[in-house]
Amino acid sequence: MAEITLDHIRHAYGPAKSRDDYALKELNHVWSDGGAYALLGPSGCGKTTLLNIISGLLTPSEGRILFGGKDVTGLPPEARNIAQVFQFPVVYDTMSVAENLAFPLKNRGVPAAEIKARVARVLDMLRLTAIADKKAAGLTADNKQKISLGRGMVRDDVAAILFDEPLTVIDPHLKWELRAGLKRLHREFGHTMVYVTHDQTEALTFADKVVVMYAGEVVQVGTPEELFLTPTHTFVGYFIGSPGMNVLPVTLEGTTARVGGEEVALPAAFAAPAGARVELGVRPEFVTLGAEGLAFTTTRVDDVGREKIVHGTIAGRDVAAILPEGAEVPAEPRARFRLDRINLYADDWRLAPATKEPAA
Ligand SMILES: Nc1ncnc2c1ncn2[C@@H]1O[C@H](COP(=O)(O)OP(=O)(O)OP(=O)(O)O)[C@@H](O)[C@H]1O
Repeated sequence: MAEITLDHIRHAYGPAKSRDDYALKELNHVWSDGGAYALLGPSGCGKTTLLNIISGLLTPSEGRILFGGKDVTGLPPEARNIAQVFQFPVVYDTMSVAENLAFPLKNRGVPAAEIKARVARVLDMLRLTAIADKKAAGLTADNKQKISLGRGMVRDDVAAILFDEPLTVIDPHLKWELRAGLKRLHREFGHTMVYVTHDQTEALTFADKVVVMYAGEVVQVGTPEELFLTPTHTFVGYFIGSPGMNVLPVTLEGTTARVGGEEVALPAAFAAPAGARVELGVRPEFVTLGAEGLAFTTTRVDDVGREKIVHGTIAGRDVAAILPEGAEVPAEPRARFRLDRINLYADDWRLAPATKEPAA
C-alpha cells in the first residue's frame, strides 16, 4: 500500500497555450496510505484522465506522481504494482470462483497456506463462499464483478487499487451489496483505493474522502459531511445533495447580507474581494418556512414520502426548502436560513469569515 502524491500535475491532450487548454488543471495533493478516495464529477471533468495518470496509462504533460515517496511518473502500468477493476468484469471463465481469486497470488509465488487463508477471507467478505467451487462461466454479471473486485483486493502487495465505475453493469438493487462488500474489504485489508464515479451516492457511501472534480480541477477533497456542510465551491453545493444547495446573489454589509431589498443575518462578518460576484449558499435542509424572514413565493410542492420539498423563489431566484412530513406550507410563507449553515461565496469559492483586527 502506498501514499499517492500528485505534485504539480497538469495535463493537456494537445498544445497548451492557456489554462483552458488543460484537461487537468494544476493538482497538488497527497492521498494517504490506506485511504479510500472517490473521484466524483460530471462527464468530461477529467476523472479518467487523472485515473490514467495514476495507473501509468498516461504520462502527465507536467508534474510528478509519487507512490510512497518514489517517483513513478515515467513508469508504465506494469511497473507500478497497482490493481485495476474496470466497468466490465474480467474473469477466467474456465476457473472456479476460488481459483480466479487465487490466480494473482499463485502468479507471485505466495505460499499455498497463505493463498488459502486470504482467498477464504475475500470469499467470505464478498459473500461468495457458497459458490467458491462453481466455474465462473455460468455466473451472473454481479457475481463476476465481485470476482473482479476480489482479485484486486486479495493481494497485499499492491500500491493501490483503482476502480473505474465498477458498478455500471450491476443491477441497482445489487449495487448496495457490492458497495458493502468493498467497504468490508477496505476495513479488513486497508488498501489505498481510488474509485471513479459520477454517482454521488456511490461516492459518498464508498469513500472516506471524496475528491470532487469540475472542469479539469479538483474543487474539494473532503469527507461526505464536509461536502454537505461546507462546500468550498458552489459546484460542490449543486452537485452534492438532492436538491442541491440554494445559491442567491447578495451584497455584503459586515454581518448582514442583502438579498433583493431584504436583509439576512450572517453568522459572522465576511469580506469579499472588490468586484467579486458574491453569493449566499444554504442547503434546502436548512431553510424553514414560517411567518418571519424573506418573502418566499411557492411554485411547487413535491411530497416525497418522508419529507416535502417546497420549490419557490426569493427575490426572483429559485430556492428549495425541505420540510418534515406533515409540516404545513404556510399560505404566504417567509423563509429563514439556519444561521450556522449559511456559506458565502466570492466568484464561486467559499469565503472564510473575516478575522477581527487584533486589539492594539
Ligand atoms: N484522448 C484524448 N484526446 C483529446 N482529448 C481528450 C482525450 N481524452 C479525454 N479528452 C478530453 O479531456 C477532458 C476530460 O476527459 P475525461 O475522459 O478525463 O473526463 P471524465 O470525467 O472521465 O468523463 P467521463 O465520465 O465521461 O468518462 C474532456 O474534455 C475530454 O474531451
